[in-house]
Amino acid sequence: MKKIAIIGSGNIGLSLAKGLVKANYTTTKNITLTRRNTANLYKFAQERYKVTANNAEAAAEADVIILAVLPQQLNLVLDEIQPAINPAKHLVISVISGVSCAAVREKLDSDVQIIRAMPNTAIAIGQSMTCIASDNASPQNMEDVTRMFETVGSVVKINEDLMTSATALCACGIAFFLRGIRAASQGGVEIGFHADEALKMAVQTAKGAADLLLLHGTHPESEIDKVTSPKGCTIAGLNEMEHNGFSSSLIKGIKLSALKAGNLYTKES
Ligand SMILES: NC(=O)C1=CN([C@@H]2O[C@H](COP(=O)(O)OP(=O)(O)OC[C@H]3O[C@@H](n4cnc5c(N)ncnc54)[C@H](OP(=O)(O)O)[C@@H]3O)[C@@H](O)[C@H]2O)C=CC1
Ligand SMILES: O=C(O)[C@@H]1CCC=N1
Repeated sequence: MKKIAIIGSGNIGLSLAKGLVKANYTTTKNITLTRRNTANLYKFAQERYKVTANNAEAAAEADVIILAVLPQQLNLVLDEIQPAINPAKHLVISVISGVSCAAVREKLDSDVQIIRAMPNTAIAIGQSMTCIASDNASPQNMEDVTRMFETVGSVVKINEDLMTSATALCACGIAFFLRGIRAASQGGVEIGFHADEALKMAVQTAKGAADLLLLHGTHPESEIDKVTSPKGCTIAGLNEMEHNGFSSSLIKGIKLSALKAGNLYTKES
């Protein structure tokens, strides 16, 4: 089994680690988790993950190095691991938004193979939508990484220039849909349900909507047509939402997130 080092074990790094272990892709003993404040990884050390603040050592011992720090934390980390990088041994996977494969390679001063991956936090439960891209990885490494991420959700290979768009639609998208569910549950409370039951009802309804599309392979509007009875209450509610900018606000938010995702990193930071 390949040794994996997750450099920057925060929200997405830990979600990825948990997902891979839960899917039996690997075991905790094969994963090294790094962060500066390792006390926060105590629970993971107890589960026999390797835990360290030493990025260079973690990278040197790994076959696959997963970069999962914030864009503004990246340059420091690349400086630290640069001497340990061996292009013949290592594959680097970066989940960092807005940083190209070429920029990472330039900083590492190496022709190591780099694959960018954009998962979302549902990776912890095997339900991620992960987009992957590379400008220099071998077909074999692309296949291996596709297979790895397929154990924890769905994978789409895209061109690297669409990575920031994937960030907005899929990685940020989790938050957008969660906010939608929260709003629905708040509406449910206004019309008579207790908060806990309103939330449960909103969550299951959202899941049903997503599963209808996944299982039927249909367009949302064709499923909506089945709900909107003529002169009925659904079309009344739906049109009121549209008059208030429902679709428009989602589209505008996604566009702004994509723009921001492309501007998170500077070479000099
Ligand atoms: N959150 C998400 O849903 C997604 C995030 N991403 C991308 O993943 C990256 C991480 O995001 P997210 O997990 O949300 O951020 P977090 O802040 O939760 O995680 C970053 C982690 O990096 C650690 N870290 C910072 N500096 C260093 C260092 N020098 N060496 C080792 N570890 C370090 C931090 O811990 P400490 O301070 O203790 O060092 C922290 O745990 C970002 O680039 C983001 O764009 C991509 C897809 C989805
Ligand atoms: O908010 C962010 O910048 C990161 C990238 C995608 C999800 N979280």
